[in-house]
Amino acid sequence: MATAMTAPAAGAMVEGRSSSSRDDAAARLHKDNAIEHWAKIKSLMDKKQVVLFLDYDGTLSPIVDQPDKAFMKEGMRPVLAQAASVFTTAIVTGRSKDKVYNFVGLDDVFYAGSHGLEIQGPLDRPVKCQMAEDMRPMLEATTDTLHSLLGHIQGYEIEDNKFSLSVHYRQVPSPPHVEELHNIVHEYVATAPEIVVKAGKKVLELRPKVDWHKGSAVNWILDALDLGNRSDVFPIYLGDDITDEDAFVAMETRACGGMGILVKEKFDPERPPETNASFSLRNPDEVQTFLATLVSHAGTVTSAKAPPATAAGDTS
Ligand SMILES: O=P(O)(O)OC[C@H]1O[C@H](O[C@H]2O[C@H](CO)[C@@H](O)[C@H](O)[C@H]2O)[C@H](O)[C@@H](O)[C@@H]1O
Repeated sequence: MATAMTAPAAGAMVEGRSSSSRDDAAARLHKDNAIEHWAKIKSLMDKKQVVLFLDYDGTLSPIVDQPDKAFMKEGMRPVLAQAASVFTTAIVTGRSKDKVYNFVGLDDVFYAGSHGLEIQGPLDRPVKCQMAEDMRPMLEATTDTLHSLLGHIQGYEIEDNKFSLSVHYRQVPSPPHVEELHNIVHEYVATAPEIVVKAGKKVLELRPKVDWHKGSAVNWILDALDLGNRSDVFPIYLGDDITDEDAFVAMETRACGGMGILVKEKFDPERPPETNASFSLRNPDEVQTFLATLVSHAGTVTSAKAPPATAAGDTS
């Protein structure tokens, strides 16, 4: 195995950035807080039909060391349930759709799992989208290979998200091992034309090389509901991670308006110092407050949920 760096490792990036470039990066990431600038947001969505898109980890649930313990805090689910009762709501996540359903536990929302590669509508809008069905054997083989390559690294974890894989290193205690993990995974992906890798929060996200991402999933859901080209529809996407940037772009490039909100607590040296979001929130607690505020103003926007979809968006 060659030892050349194929990707910046976490430790190297922290060390390589001076405090002033850190300040620059933080400044570039700065966006107005969505609670403090509520009046502005209210005017943007005035009389429009809000459609809510929510990332899960770091947005609805706090980031924790163990991925299978990433529960929402008490209080988030009832607010989310209220939001879903007045706004068409979708969870868009790197987790598998079934896993995130187990965390969220609501039946009247859309679930877009594996970075949007698998979408399932709620019971009254039973649309489905499956972008990577035949990729499962390839991902299983990739998991086996990566385990054999990474086995000596203490604390790594490969999470099976059905149509994507998450190689976690939050619990790898040694920075040289983190760097080695980055190198091994990037070198492997360089030999696997059917896979792409993206960095997340102490995780490398591997997914099939399909021209599809969270932004595509958001657009697919809007189109499946016949809401894609309507000027009276205002989608809002809340997310904290690099993979959410594709969805922020989808909001920004929408001719009829839309808004991305970046959830970020503090400067993260592993994150690119740019975002396509328009506003920010500090953490899931603020997300909960924002959702509650949105619900309490539901009367001032056209809050009626979209009518059940016909078979139009059903690709199953
Ligand atoms: O798209 P998301 O819903 O944000 O999912 C992205 C990944 O989130 C999870 O990993 C992150 O959260 C974990 C729990 O807090 C944390 O331990 C990890 O370090 C984070 O990267 C999830 O485990 C992954 O499968 C998702 O792809």
